[in-house]
Amino acid sequence: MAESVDAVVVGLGPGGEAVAGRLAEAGLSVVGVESRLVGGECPYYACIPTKMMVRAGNTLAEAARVRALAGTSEVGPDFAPVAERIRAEATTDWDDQIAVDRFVDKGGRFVRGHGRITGPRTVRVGEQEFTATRAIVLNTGTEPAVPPIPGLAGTPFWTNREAVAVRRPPESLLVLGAGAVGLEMAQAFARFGADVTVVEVADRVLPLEEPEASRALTEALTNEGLRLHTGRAAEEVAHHAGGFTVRTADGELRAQRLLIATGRRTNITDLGLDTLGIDTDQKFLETDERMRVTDGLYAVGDITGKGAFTHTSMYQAAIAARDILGEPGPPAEYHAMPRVTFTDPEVGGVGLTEAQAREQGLRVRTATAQVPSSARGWIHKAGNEGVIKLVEDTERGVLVGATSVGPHGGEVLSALAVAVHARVPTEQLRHMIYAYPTFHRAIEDALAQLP
Ligand SMILES: Cc1cc2nc3c(=O)[nH]c(=O)nc-3n(C[C@H](O)[C@H](O)[C@H](O)COP(=O)(O)OP(=O)(O)OC[C@H]3O[C@@H](n4cnc5c(N)ncnc54)[C@H](O)[C@@H]3O)c2cc1C
Ligand SMILES: NC(=O)c1ccc[n+]([C@@H]2O[C@H](COP(=O)([O-])OP(=O)(O)OC[C@H]3O[C@@H](n4cnc5c(N)ncnc54)[C@H](O)[C@@H]3O)[C@@H](O)[C@H]2O)c1
Repeated sequence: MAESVDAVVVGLGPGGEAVAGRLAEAGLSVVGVESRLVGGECPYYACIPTKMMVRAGNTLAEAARVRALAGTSEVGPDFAPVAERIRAEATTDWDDQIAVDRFVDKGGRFVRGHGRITGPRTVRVGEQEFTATRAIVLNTGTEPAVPPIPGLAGTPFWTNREAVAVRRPPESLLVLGAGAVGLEMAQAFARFGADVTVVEVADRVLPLEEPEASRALTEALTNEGLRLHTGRAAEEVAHHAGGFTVRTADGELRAQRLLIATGRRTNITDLGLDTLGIDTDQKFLETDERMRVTDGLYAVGDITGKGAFTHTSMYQAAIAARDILGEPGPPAEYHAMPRVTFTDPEVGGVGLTEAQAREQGLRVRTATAQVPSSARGWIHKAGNEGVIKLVEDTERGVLVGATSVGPHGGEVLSALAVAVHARVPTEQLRHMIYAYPTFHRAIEDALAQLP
């Protein structure tokens, strides 16, 4: 017989863990179900370990810039401290006991296993069945999407999950996919000495961001020695003693290791959603502005298709928890979704790109400012690549999107994110004071270009 509880949270990624913990702290009886590791992809395989790799690689690159600015430097890369940090500090050797205890200490009940919906308010995990009187919350996230390239299946390719666990960098690496996963890892491994080639099917790297961002990043990565093959599809993969061979229309590429970074597949097919009459062939679950899929069923995180980022998952978790607890608060809004690709230079974006704004039928004008020609960019010199781009809706006189590529581009983005989020009139932005000489002062340079 099913056991009655207030709420069941299936999948404890960043958002699921947050909702489950919040509901438990509020005194509800909450069952949190997780098949792998509490905390999800972000702390064990994604954001945190990759940013540790990026941080370490950036220190190497910065040390090498001493030569252009301050004398001589000799830097010997060693991946061992990174691998150790990922084990000891980020993932506790891929053990989630600390996270489980954190949830249980809040009053939650943890069940390890695969959760599956069996009816309007019931969830089964192995032999146990729970009736959720107030809410079922889904936060089941994604898996790496592996493309059906002939010869690939069954070879020892890496996805992000294997790549963050390596003890030493590969001698050479082929990366399929030049999105955030592919480029962050490509650059980090290259800085530790790997000979890196990236193959991207679209005609530019980071194809979802502004073309100006792709150009700046292409220049920076190419200058570092990465080979970027855009507009190329991998037609066949072969694995042999020396590594991998990938055939493209222009010839063969070889490397010791192959990283598949071609996007993600949402975990919604095996959740029993068909028992509720929900189509499980769709890629994402449709939610309302309170994160409800249907009465009593909520979804948060990557499965909602609103931006596959930890901050999206956490933002939605707070909204779902408020709704379940009957607390007031604003509905979900996505017009100012921020995102940062942690390459060097960092690529920050918020809201719409120019192309997206035009597709929506907005009357748009844009402006750009080059970071190297700003005062701070010029002073910074080595490693100063970057660009600011603004996308203005001319009818409303507000920014609907912006991009900030450059040193600390993700931090510079914050000013632009406030502008897009709060719909600050462009005229007001034009007349505020920008501290001299900061990187964010290039925003003022771009504003001056808006006719
Ligand atoms: C390499 C990489 C780097 C990234 N870097 C960043 C970054 O810097 N910043 C950023 O904001 N985002 C980053 N992301 C994205 C980020 O990891 C995700 O957006 C984030 O983890 C939020 O995902 P989620 O909440 O949907 O759930 P996930 O983190 O995907 O977790 C879902 C959990 O549900 C569990 N689960 C699935 N099905 C079931 C089931 N039926 N029963 C029980 N449990 C189940 C899974 O085991 C998993 O633990 C990165 C992603 C990758 C791959
Ligand atoms: N810093 C961050 O916030 C961060 C970092 C990593 C990942 N993420 C998120 O995780 C998600 C997954 O990232 P991702 O980079 O794997 O996915 P993505 O969808 O952003 O990029 C995948 C890239 O692979 C290309 N591609 C697809 N099939 C291909 C093929 N067969 N051959 C060559 N190229 C191919 C696509 O054109 C695309 O450019 C994204 O939504 C991203 O936002 C965020």
